[in-house]
Amino acid sequence: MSGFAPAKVNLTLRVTGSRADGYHLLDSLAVFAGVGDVVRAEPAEGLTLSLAGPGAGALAAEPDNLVLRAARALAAAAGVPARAAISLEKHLPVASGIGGGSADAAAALRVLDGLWGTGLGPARLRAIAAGLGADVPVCVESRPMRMRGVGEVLDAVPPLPPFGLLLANPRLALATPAVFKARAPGFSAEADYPDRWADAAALAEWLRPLGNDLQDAAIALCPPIADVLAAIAAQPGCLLARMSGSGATCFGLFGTPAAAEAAAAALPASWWRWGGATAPASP
Ligand SMILES: C[C@@](CO)(OP(=O)(O)O)[C@H](O)COP(=O)(O)OP(=O)(O)OC[C@H]1O[C@@H](n2ccc(N)nc2=O)[C@H](O)[C@@H]1O
Ligand SMILES: Nc1ncnc2c1ncn2[C@@H]1O[C@H](COP(=O)(O)OP(=O)(O)O)[C@@H](O)[C@H]1O
Repeated sequence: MSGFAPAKVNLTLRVTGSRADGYHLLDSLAVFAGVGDVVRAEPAEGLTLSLAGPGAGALAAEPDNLVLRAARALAAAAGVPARAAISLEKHLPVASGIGGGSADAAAALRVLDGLWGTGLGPARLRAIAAGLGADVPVCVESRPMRMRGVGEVLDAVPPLPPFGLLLANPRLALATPAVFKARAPGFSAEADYPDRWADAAALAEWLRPLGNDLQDAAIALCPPIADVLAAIAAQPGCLLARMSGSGATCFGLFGTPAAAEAAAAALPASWWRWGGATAPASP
């Protein structure tokens, strides 16, 4: 069995408060890109994980891969032995604000729920996901959603117009806690959602003032992000250039997937870059 683990893109990210445990309350519109990792699982006696793909090297030293943590958490919740030979084909840059590890964990939950016949369904999978990381519940859904709370409060959003997405990362990892720590003090109000957006340009205009409250802090820690944003904004047809999550990956919003793909090809080849459409809904 296999599952696609698409990149999560925070089109806007507002920090609206903080909790006593140090976590922050967010208001974010998350969408999923047509690029991602692939998680496969087969029956086996024990629990193993093999890594492949261009990003495998970056994860080789990871002592506790989120895929294995997800497998153990699902087995414990369902009361079954954790038995599977799992493979992870890694394409997304690690620690880059597009939730690659979270997407892998979510895909592992979906795939193993099928392989083990545990049939826990979306609500219980989401609860297990919340214990694995703030971004994992939205990745279980892998469709456009508004994230609130620390990420576990999910709401459907009005239908999005068609658009193209470009992703670019200067191949510099950025740790999420460091970016939250470097943020200037203060909180933003929650966003007001319209009933619909007429087209991609209207979506970009709505997103523009909402911003990403982590972007300035991330640029302070990792100045090349500013160059990535400028290069994306300079591409023909770019409607909005912004950082996703805690960075360093930035995205560009375009009218069509073809325009985003052409723009990605024009960016420096030394960067990780991708352009195309949003992810198809997961089964
Ligand atoms: C910022 C976001 C926005 O979608 O994306 P990424 O940059 O990770 O892609 C997420 O909230 C990240 O989610 P995730 O990466 O799963 O976070 P976790 O592992 O739960 O937490 C890592 C650390 O980030 C900080 N954190 C995370 C989420 C949150 N709502 N408030 C926080 O302050 C905390 O310092 C926490 O210890
Ligand atoms: N399968 C995985 N893919 C990526 N990172 C993983 C994975 N498993 C564990 N990690 C750890 O999680 C951290 C955050 O990774 P990632 O989800 O890629 O970050 P972000 O949410 O900022 O995009 C990494 O630095 C790595 O140590």
